[in-house]
Amino acid sequence: MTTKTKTAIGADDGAILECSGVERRFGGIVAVTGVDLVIRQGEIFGLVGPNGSGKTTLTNAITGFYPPNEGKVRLAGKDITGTAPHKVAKLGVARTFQNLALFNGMSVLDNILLGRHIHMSPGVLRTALYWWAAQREEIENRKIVEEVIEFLQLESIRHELVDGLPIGLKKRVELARALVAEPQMLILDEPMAGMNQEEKGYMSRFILDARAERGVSVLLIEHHMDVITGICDRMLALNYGEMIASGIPKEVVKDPRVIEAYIGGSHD
Ligand SMILES: Nc1ncnc2c1ncn2[C@@H]1O[C@H](COP(=O)(O)OP(=O)(O)OP(=O)(O)O)[C@@H](O)[C@H]1O
Repeated sequence: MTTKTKTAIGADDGAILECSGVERRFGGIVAVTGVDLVIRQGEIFGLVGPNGSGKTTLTNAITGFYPPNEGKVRLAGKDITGTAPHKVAKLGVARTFQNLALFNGMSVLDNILLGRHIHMSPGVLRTALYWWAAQREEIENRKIVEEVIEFLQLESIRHELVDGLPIGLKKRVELARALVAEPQMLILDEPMAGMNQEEKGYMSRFILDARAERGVSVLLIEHHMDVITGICDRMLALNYGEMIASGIPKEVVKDPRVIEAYIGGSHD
């Protein structure tokens, strides 16, 4: 397991994710245009903007769900523009979704185990021919899952169905599922939506610890500005699909264009 400390603003620590001139259109709608961003190794990078400003579209362009119509996306220097989502996942990008994407009817443990699927070999043939290799792989998968369960303090609910869990715990299970993939880059789409102040505090701590103890870099979409200023190194604000401000959170949140965009509210 790697350990990283907080990356200083302006340090030339190497980019993990770079977007240049990214544009994505849906018919006549320009959902995102002209987005340039660099996320450095070990950074927690905030992405904000009112509803409909293009935040999810940008993450979908990065992860290949909706490839960009223009521009480039690079992961650790490698051009991944238009790469299929499962390949982007294999290259080390994991994400959680704005609307929870857990499987009801399954336990916490099984939902988390699913996050390992990108590291699993096609099973049956391998099991038949190389049972020892399959067994070793299974032990390794379990070990990583157990580590993450302990890290996110999910031990006491591991066998519960996810269906009845409160939102705060569901979001934590989703984070666990993303972390067991052992990503380099973690994209979190509103991980604190619907949480109270205490739950937000816990989730913020887990994100900081994931960076410190598991070495991930984070792109964090969040509406709670106290969270953005509290844990992000740098941030970007979008409005109507365009960049309106970027830089150090305490400064960006005071930018009149950002305040105006939020007062202007939803564009849906
Ligand atoms: N699949 C799609 N088809 C058509 N239009 C889309 C699609 N996805 C997004 N859009 C449009 O693109 C624009 C940006 O939407 P997007 O969901 O990226 O914004 P957002 O900032 O993530 O909003 P929210 O905070 O509500 O999640 C909106 O006008 C939206 O209606």
